[in-house]
Amino acid sequence: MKIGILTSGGDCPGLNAVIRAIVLKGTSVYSQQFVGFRDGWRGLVEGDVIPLDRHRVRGLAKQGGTILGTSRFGPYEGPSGGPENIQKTLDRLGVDAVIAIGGEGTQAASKRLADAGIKIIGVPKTIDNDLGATDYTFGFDTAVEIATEAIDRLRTTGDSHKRCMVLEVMGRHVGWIALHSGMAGGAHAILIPEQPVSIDQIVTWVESVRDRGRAPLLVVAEGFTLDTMDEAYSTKGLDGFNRPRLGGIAEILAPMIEQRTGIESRATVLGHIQRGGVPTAYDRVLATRLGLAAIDTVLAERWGNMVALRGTEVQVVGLDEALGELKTVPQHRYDEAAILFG
Ligand SMILES: Nc1ncnc2c1ncn2[C@@H]1O[C@H](COP(=O)(O)OP(=O)(O)OP(=O)(O)O)[C@@H](O)[C@H]1O
Ligand SMILES: O=P(O)(O)OC[C@H]1O[C@](O)(CO)[C@@H](O)[C@@H]1O
Ligand SMILES: [Mg+2]
Repeated sequence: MKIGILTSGGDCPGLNAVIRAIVLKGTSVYSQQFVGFRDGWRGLVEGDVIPLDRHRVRGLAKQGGTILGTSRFGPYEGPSGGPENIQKTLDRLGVDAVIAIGGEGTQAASKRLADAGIKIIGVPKTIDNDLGATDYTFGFDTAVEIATEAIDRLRTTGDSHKRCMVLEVMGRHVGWIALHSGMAGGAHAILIPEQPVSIDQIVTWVESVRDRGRAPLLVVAEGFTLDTMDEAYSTKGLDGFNRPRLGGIAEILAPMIEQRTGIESRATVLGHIQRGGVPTAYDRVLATRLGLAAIDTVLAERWGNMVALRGTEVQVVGLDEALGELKTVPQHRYDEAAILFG
């Protein structure tokens, strides 16, 4: 068999470790051939491939980003898009099956293609950790480590100046990165998309911290909304899939806090630093295990499925199960963290 691999959606640390594991096991155990599609679905639609062999994936477990490139191009886009054209392209390239590594958007596309007869299986990834049917996605642990280090650093400068520091982390629809980094770094409030709160509540938390002589430190996910806002803050246009580019809510909150409390307040937007660089050991291991399971799943011809982490085991789940609903922060996890706010 010749198997094509693609990475789609936002990049995340661990993508290369998946590619390496697929190719190493696929060549040494199963004697299969591999190509990589460049830039996500675009490479599949346009038949833009690079050869992948054992030599090409050497040393990749620790390398951030994706050697294949990624994009938010869709498989139904352009004159060569759609399952019929894609099947023709696969036939022309002699590619028998596709492994799509991506988040919920990528897997939604995989499901549509699988339902239309394309031989495809999914590998979940996203720093947001918002994909259902898998307990964790690789990239998340790395993002949390980076955000936690940022909190630790903001805390010493904030304490020195007695300022209120507001750190913005990623998280379009869910607040997992904010919740975990905020808990790890001892933030005085964690603001997430699942839990809109009022500016009065934020001010109460900030003042209570100040009143006991501490410098307040808040973590906010980019998708957080105040209870007065209808949608997440966005002033930076649209992404490649026509969704608003988020980012900047911390820069709205900091002056509001300063104006209401009189405490000098500063915003830091962490941005893509959370997605760059080497994956943590946890993410390298998870990504490698998912890659190993992905090639087994291809050889078993279990099309339309996704490999997933359940507890400590890697299992195979239906893409429909994975796409049922976004994995949001449950109420009890927020309540548990909120006991320590203020
Ligand atoms: N329902 C769908 N049908 C067809 N194509 C889709 C669908 N949903 C998403 N896509 C395509 O797949 C691409 C990748 O999806 P998306 O941008 O949501 O990223 P993702 O895979 O969820 O990763 P991440 O959230 O980590 O960035 C989209 O940009 C879009 O082109
Ligand atoms: O890098 P881009 O394409 O602007 O995407 C940013 C988005 O990607 C993610 O990192 C993952 O979906 C989100 O948290 C964020 O909103
Ligand atoms: Mg997504």
